[in-house]
Amino acid sequence: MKSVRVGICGLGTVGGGTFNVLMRNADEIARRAGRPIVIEQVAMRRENPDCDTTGVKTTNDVFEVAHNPDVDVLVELIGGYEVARELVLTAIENGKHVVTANKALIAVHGNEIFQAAHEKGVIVAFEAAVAGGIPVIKSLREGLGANRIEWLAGIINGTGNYILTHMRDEGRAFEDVLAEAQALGYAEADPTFDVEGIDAAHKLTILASIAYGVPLQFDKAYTEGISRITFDDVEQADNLGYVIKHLGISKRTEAGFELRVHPALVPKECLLANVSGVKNAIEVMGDAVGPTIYYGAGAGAEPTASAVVADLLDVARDISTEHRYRVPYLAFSGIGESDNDLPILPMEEISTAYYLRLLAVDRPGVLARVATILSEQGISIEAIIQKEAIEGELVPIILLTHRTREKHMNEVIRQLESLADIAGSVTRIRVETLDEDA
Ligand SMILES: NC(=O)C1=CN([C@@H]2O[C@H](COP(=O)(O)OP(=O)(O)OC[C@H]3O[C@@H](n4cnc5c(N)ncnc54)[C@H](O)[C@@H]3O)[C@@H](O)[C@H]2O)C=CC1
Ligand SMILES: N[C@@H](CC=O)C(=O)O
Ligand code: NA
Repeated sequence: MKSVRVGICGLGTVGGGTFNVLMRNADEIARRAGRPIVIEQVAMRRENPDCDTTGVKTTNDVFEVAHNPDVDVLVELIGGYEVARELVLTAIENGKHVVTANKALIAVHGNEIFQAAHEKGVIVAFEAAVAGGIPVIKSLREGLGANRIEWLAGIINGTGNYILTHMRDEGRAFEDVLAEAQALGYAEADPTFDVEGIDAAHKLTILASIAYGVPLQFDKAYTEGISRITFDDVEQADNLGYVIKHLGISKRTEAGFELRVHPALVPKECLLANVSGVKNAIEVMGDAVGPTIYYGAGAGAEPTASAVVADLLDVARDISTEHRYRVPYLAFSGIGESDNDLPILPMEEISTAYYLRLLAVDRPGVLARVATILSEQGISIEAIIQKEAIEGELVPIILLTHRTREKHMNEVIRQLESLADIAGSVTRIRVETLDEDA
């Protein structure tokens, strides 16, 4: 049986992991694929000390791989938007299949890439792009194919979860834990993508398209990171019975789809509250199957390589299947079309409960004024904690509200921040009781 010849572009964390897994498990992989999967060429800027490339054809020009007639599948692991886009489109133009771990590329340029691949009849596989080694794309696209997906929610950035876990468990500083996640190879080249929620929004965009059969719409995702979470918020959440997690949430409603990434208070007994460190987990609600959950390593060299190589196995098996009989790139057939033309909802229209932390001047009547502002917007309070005042200092007030529309909460915060009794800005963290919503 003819081998499948692979060209790896980028020999960093994921490229190095992919190289090593393909080499180490070559026999096992060949038996599973029904044919050998061999590394034909590697494009890299520098050697990876974890990889022995002796005897492998190398180049420092990734486009050489895209033009190499002996390469059947180009594996894009350089990251970033523009060069990766050009590289992938060149490979497709040359009739090569593509495997990528690049969620930024798929979320932003995916519609164009899938259209080009469709015209050429080639495969573009991207399991590693969402939640690293967890086979969530395959599960959602194929395993849950019978279902109308109602919602999905998850921890889909390993670096962010690693930071929140170590801040909470060890009281360590944000910057210190971030540096550790970078050293472990978890973070993006620009770690603001991790801590400001951009990476999670890329992944959520991809998941939502596969779940609902809508085009990729990264520009409509609401994105908020974890960089403003303080240790005090972590402690207060704990006192109230919650854990702060950075979530990606997408729900189907009658008016449209929610697509939002932000920190959230999650009840301690929820499965997602117990996902620690670099682990990711995604909960998916299907109308037939009910809730399902997918859990595992969301980042790191070999966990991510596991997904890249699984995609290569699919390519090896599907290469001889006629294009129209393959599983569609985003699960639904009809590239760039959707029979579900509901919009992505603006954030003002979403509905959830809230945690608020305000710093108040210790004066009589402050709490009453705060409560009036909330009640005027039709928002009821579930819990209130006022810490003891220390003479001359501001008093932190913590509030948990019942569910309301984001636009009403925006108005509350605007009014609270304009009160003379309230200092600085109000901290708002959304509260998500996912299992209850099910
Ligand atoms: N690190 C992780 O745990 C995960 C990363 N990813 C994605 O995988 C991709 C790669 O990420 P990492 O391996 O972490 O990054 P990395 O920075 O460790 O590796 C990228 C490698 O590509 C090389 N490179 C970049 N441009 C190049 C060019 N024009 N020519 C030749 N080599 C070039 C760099 O020198 C570097 O060695 C990204 O899209 C990332 O978002 C996805 C899942 C997990
Ligand atoms: N930087 C990402 C890598 C995997 O996608 C993360 O931390 O999750
Ligand atoms: Na995955």
